[in-house]
Amino acid sequence: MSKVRIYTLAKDLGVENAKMLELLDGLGVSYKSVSSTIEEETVDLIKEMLAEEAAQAGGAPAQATAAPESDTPTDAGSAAPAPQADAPTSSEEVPHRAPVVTIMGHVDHGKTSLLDYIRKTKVAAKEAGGITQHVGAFEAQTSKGKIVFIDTPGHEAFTTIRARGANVADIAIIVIAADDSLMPQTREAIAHAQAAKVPMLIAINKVDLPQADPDRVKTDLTQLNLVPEEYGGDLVVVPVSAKTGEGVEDLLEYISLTAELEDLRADPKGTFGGVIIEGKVDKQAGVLATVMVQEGTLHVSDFLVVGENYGKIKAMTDSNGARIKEAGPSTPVQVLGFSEVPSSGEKVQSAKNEHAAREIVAARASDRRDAENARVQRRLTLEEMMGPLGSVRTVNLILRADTQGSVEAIQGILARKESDDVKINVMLAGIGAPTEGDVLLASTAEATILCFSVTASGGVKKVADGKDVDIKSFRIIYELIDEVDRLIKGNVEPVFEEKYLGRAEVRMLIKHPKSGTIAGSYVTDGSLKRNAKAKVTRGKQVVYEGTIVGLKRFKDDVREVQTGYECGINVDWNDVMEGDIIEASEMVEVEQN
Ligand SMILES: Nc1nc2c(ncn2[C@@H]2O[C@H](COP(=O)(O)OP(=O)(O)OP(=O)(O)O)[C@@H](O)[C@H]2O)c(=O)[nH]1
Repeated sequence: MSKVRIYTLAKDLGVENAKMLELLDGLGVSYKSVSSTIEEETVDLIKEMLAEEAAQAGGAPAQATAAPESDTPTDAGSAAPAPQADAPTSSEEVPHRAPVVTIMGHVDHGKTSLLDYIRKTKVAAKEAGGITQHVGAFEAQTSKGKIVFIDTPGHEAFTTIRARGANVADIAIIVIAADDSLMPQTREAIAHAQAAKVPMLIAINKVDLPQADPDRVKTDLTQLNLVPEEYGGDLVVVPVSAKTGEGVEDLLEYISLTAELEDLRADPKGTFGGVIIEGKVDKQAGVLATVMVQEGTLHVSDFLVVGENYGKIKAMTDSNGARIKEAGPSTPVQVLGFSEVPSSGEKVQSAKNEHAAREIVAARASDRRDAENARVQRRLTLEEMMGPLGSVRTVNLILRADTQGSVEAIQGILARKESDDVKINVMLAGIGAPTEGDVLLASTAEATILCFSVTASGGVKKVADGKDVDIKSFRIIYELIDEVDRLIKGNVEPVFEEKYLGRAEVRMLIKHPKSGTIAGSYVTDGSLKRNAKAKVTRGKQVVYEGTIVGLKRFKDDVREVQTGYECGINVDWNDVMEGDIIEASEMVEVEQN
């Protein structure tokens, strides 16, 4: 019996992949991803279900109700969504947008070549006379619609953007050369994509080379707990050659499939929001900034605010260099009009007019000053330091060591330190000194960088200081592990236990005009302390629970009174009676292993 891939079937039947997965879920069929295969029997069942659904919806066959395949996802807005059996929710009415993809990987594995190949084959030729400029992103047209590529390859760009709190990429392509397999920067790139929770596709590049060994790459990936689909996992791995173009079409297809599953949507009619991809000064034109439109639509003459600067768009070009008047979601545009060069990753918003733009800038400047003052004065709360109470906490670490052996040894020990309350997340384990990229990753993920037998350069330390990131270096593994213990301890919710202190018998009552009733007592056991918890019992019954707010020996305030002494106790309760027993206790933190 022949098997069919889920996405092929979805395509043939003219339904969305997400819908197909929903149907499979309904049937209880297990799959890893849309590229998993299903049995012919299941295919028949799916067809029946779709036919039934279509009949209920008004008699039209399934194919007829689905959106035509040639519809580009970004065309949305021009046509009403295809009629479906179930009523569309408001989120379904927000149109789809094109995915924004970033390409990362080790040096020389072919990131630039792959981008160049895609640009050459998928970007419409420039109008004569124009010079294609580097703007940091470009749009590729594929049979499945538009895909936007960030064309500054490498995780530095990716993390710089993330470090400013923006997330511009929807999908990360990790390029791995088939003749070189996993290298330190490949691991870093994977860690960055994972930290950003961005879906990841693997492109095994240079498969045209005679020494290419894609199987080795796949096996090596499994050691990072990334299991390719053909090994039963859910990692999409596509063999490609940036030189011959082999597999590039498949890669684009997988990008579209992933985007479809991510259900990326943005409202072109909504409030504008975007992110700076890059900014530069052009000798002739002035300040140029590439803005990725994420929400809403940008128009020439709009006022934009970035950080504490604003500008009016004088001119706008698309990534192909053509002048445009407006740009919707997932469109990278080069904007002329800022007076200062914005930095990549900065968020952009629009303002109604110049006055409104100035007001936003003024409010931001004042917020920043307040925050700066507050930082000096304010102490962090327990919750701010340790995260919300009552949940499993994660200690994020970036590990740097001199050899692979040390990295593995340390990871082995750390794995045994995890408990039900604390998870240790080694975001990145690499050989060699920590890099600026590590610091950016640590700052966004609130991780500590631990180094074994390597130290950070002065430059990296400076960046770390500026971002409040701790880099700690050790020469002895167990000192590093002790540090991890300290981090874990700092992360464990403290457990308090009530500790009995002592008791006293109330022998006479003194009415004090200001303090109320004072219990003249005799300490019969242990000791009583000011501010301790107090429990008053009468016979066998507890009649009051509170705090010892005052403790006196004759006329003097004291902190503590021992067994065999008389004292005046104020429990801030006027109904205490002769013969009552006041028991004192305090809460102490219990040491945890
Ligand atoms: N045979 C073959 N060579 C390739 C392929 N892709 C890239 N190369 C070559 O590999 C080398 C590195 O490619 P780049 O595209 O510069 O690699 P990169 O990852 O962008 O490198 P950096 O920008 O330095 O990080 C170049 O000499 C390319 O010609 C491929 O698919 N096949």
